[in-house]
Amino acid sequence: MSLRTTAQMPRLLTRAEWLSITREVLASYAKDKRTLVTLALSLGGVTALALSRAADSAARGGDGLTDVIRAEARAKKESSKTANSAVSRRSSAKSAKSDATLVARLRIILPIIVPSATSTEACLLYTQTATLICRSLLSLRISELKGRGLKSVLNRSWKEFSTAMVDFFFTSVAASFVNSTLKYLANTISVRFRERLTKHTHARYANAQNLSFYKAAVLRVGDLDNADARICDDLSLFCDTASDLFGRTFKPALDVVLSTHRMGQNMGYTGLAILYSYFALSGVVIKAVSPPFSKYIAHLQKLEGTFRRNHSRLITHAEEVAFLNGADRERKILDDSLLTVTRAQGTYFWMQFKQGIFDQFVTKYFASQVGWPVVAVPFLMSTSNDATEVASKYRESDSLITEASAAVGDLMLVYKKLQRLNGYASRVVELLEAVKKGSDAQDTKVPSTEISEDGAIEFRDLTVYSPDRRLLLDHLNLRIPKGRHLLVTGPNGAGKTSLFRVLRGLWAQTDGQLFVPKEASERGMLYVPQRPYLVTGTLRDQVTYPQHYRKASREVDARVHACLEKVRLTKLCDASATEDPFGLSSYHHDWNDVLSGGEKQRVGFARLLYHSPAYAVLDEATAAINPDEESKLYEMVLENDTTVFSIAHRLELRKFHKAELHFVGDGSGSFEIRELR
Ligand SMILES: Nc1ncnc2c1ncn2[C@@H]1O[C@H](COP(=O)(O)OP(=O)(O)OP(=O)(O)O)[C@@H](O)[C@H]1O
Repeated sequence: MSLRTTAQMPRLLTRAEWLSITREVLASYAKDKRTLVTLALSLGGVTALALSRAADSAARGGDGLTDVIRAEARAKKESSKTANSAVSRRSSAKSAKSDATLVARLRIILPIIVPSATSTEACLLYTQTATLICRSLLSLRISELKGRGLKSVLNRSWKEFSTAMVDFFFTSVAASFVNSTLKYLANTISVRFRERLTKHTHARYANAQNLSFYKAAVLRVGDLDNADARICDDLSLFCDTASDLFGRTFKPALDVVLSTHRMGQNMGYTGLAILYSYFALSGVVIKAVSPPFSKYIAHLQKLEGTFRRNHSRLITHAEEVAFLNGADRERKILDDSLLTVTRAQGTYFWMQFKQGIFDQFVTKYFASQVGWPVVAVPFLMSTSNDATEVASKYRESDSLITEASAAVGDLMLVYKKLQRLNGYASRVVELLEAVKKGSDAQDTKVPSTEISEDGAIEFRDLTVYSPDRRLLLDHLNLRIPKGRHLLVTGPNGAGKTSLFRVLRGLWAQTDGQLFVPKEASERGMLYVPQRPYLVTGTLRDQVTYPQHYRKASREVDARVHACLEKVRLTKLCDASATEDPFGLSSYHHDWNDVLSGGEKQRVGFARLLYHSPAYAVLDEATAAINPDEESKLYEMVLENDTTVFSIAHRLELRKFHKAELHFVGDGSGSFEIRELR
């Protein structure tokens, strides 16, 4: 019987019939309470989120631009992740050793990212759960509709077919909304997690009290490598993976439960038990034969780090390399490290390819092959006379088993994602622990620092060691009352700067006592190095650092300008804008690129004059300035009532000092103290 002969085209449905079908479908939705409630919950959650975002943006006076930038950055990151999908950027060889370590790590991280059951992050997770349930219910409905569609065709009923079509349309609209919502929620949760975790880390890392950033970078406390990459990349990758993992585990698990229940109603549970036993067995096999990917990822990351470091070295030393005509040599270094990375990537992807064939076959295609008879046999053995009903149920069960198999396959591959999450978690926990070690190191600080009664700085029996325990200074006893300017001299590496590291509390490996006057604590002590630190920002920021003015008053600008005038740097002011009469708002991302060595040192002196501290350490601070100018700068600083400690090799500076501390530098910590006229 050909289709053409059977197709006795019945009359098309009337408008009234279409309307009645639509009404029926909507009414059936109203009856499906579970879908409705979860849909309402996720809708409510997303609306609340949208409202809170709008309120947040309004409170910050934002125009949404920040959000757009964030979203763009995120999209960029995602696309690069897709290109490099398998390469987890920051995994560790130690990661994923056992589930117990992951649990222990999560117990440290989770309270930070989800601080309470009523926090925004917790509410987002509730909304995500409701939306995931909703998505699973919709999947069930779609499978059922496929069965009904087939039944209507076999019955040759236009009405039933049209009803199924209309129902499918509404279900698709709901599913599209829910799918998009899930993606949006996962991204939002990741952003929130990242904000929490990074702020938590910043608060401990860039902390004025414990100076963890210094201890981590310079003293290697906590053995923290690449803190910047860990904070910028690893935290974000952990959050991405964590937010993604919840959805990827919860939904398939729910899909399996719901589909199994429905299939059980259609065809009994025996076949399903066989199918799930197959899945359990293949899960064990996959886990056993899978190579230790986390080890390879860790190796790759190390190579990536070297490649990146070579590039940043070239940026930092661009001028030196250009002067030395070293471009060819640098290109060779860059190409070599690139090659090492790409070769390792090639090997990694080849291994992934081989494992992928096995994973795909076991979890997808062979699983379908096992699933096929599991679905077919109960219907083949069916004694029902209603062929239409059997076909409809078979179609529904087939669709359900496809869903369930995909879900089980997803669940079986979750261990890989857990491995990756564990890798990131280990990096995050290492970071948090290193930062904590940095702050704890402060508590063991020796010598004790006390407030001096008579306003003098005093080193009493002070012994200084370098971090690698070399003796630099042995039992120094020295009082520096106000106005007793001290010149510190000695050979390279003798420990001159180290004395002031101890005074500032940066180094703790010492014995003895330090007395610091209250005035020094209040008015502060300013360190002016040979290459002063220049911050990203305006010219004003360079002088007022670490103070920052979003909108500086006229008085502040006048003071900054006067300081620049004293150090003869007003040529840097750009007074073309009427709202900035002193011309201090010119902005550079990196002032190091636009100032000469001598100009940088002048900026250091402008800063010193601006802050006018009680004490200042000038560490070769005038090495790039000619002697005449140097004298003028020193005179201005001394007129400002600042007591200076100068570390210098130039003996012309002696005339500005009252005493000289000379480091012998013979490795025994010897020194001499001389009075200067
Ligand atoms: N973070 C560190 N870790 C290990 N050793 C360090 C560290 N910082 C400095 N040192 C060592 O401590 C010793 C003293 O260094 P310091 O900077 O005080 O020398 P200096 O007398 O100021 O030298 P220069 O005149 O060359 O500036 C040096 O041998 C140096 O190698």
